[in-house]
Amino acid sequence: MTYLYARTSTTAKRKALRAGLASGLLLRLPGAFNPLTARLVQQTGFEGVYVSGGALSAAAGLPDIGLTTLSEVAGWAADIAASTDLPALVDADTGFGEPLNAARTIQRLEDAGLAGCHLEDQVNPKRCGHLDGKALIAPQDMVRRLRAAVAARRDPDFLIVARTDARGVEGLTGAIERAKAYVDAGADAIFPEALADEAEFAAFRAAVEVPLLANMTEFGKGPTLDVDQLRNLGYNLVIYPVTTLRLAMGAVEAGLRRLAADGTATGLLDTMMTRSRLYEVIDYDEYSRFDADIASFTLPPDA
Ligand SMILES: C[C@](O)(C(=O)O)[C@H](CC(=O)O)C(=O)O
Ligand SMILES: [Mg+2]
Repeated sequence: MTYLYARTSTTAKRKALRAGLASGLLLRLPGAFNPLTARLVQQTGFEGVYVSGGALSAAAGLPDIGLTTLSEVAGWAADIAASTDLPALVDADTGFGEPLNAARTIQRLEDAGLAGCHLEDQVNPKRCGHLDGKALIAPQDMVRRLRAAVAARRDPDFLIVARTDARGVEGLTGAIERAKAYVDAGADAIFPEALADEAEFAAFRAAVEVPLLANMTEFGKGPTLDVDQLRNLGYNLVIYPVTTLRLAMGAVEAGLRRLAADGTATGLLDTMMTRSRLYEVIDYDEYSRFDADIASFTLPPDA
């Protein structure tokens, strides 16, 4: 039975993520900005789900400048993680404050059912890693942030990824130096943000022993590399953080314009997820099997 969302325990999801990293294969994590999208990520065959701070804040109608709180992010991420059997990795921004806040962030995200998170070395308020004008905390302060996070972790399988935004601020060498210090502080993996070209991806791989995460966000700085290129470069995780939100919102905007113009949604039907497909994605059938009295339905023709 698969009713009531997903049936894989958080422990098993974290172990799957760890095993995936140990396998040396590239794990692909598209962003899911809500639980329904996470279910689609699973059903289309990916290895994990990414919960993007940029996408969550945009979905809330906000810029990605640290306005969302730990409680909000943990709550949204918990719903997303619970809706899928895949491990979910969440964007924990700067850890929501001082090292003590980062420690509490880790425990909240563990309790929320996440498989891991990333913490970055920007100051508060942070900004999207692909914008100019970023400011960083000192390397030793990020080391304190990470040490506090690692010490607070209760499940050793919860993955703590250190992100460095240093490339655009201090250059490649500075970013690599920081990454090494973050590994020494206990980071399980490194997320080098906004590298300029493929050679820089390779330089990071050569310099750092732990798993590496590649961010293939659209309309950003740096190259778009496909999975074969990332595999050849030796990367372990790739995120497509805002892809599903951009796809959905592009379709929503176009559809709304057409609805406004036409006065009917009839011309839009072939661009929509049908009622029957939607019910399949949320596994409505399983709920009906569980209790036919409350959850049975007959679809209208052509639904
Ligand atoms: C990965 C990221 O931190 C996110 O919040 O998803 C963003 C993505 C984006 O804004 O395109 C980032 O800072 O790269
Ligand atoms: Mg982010």
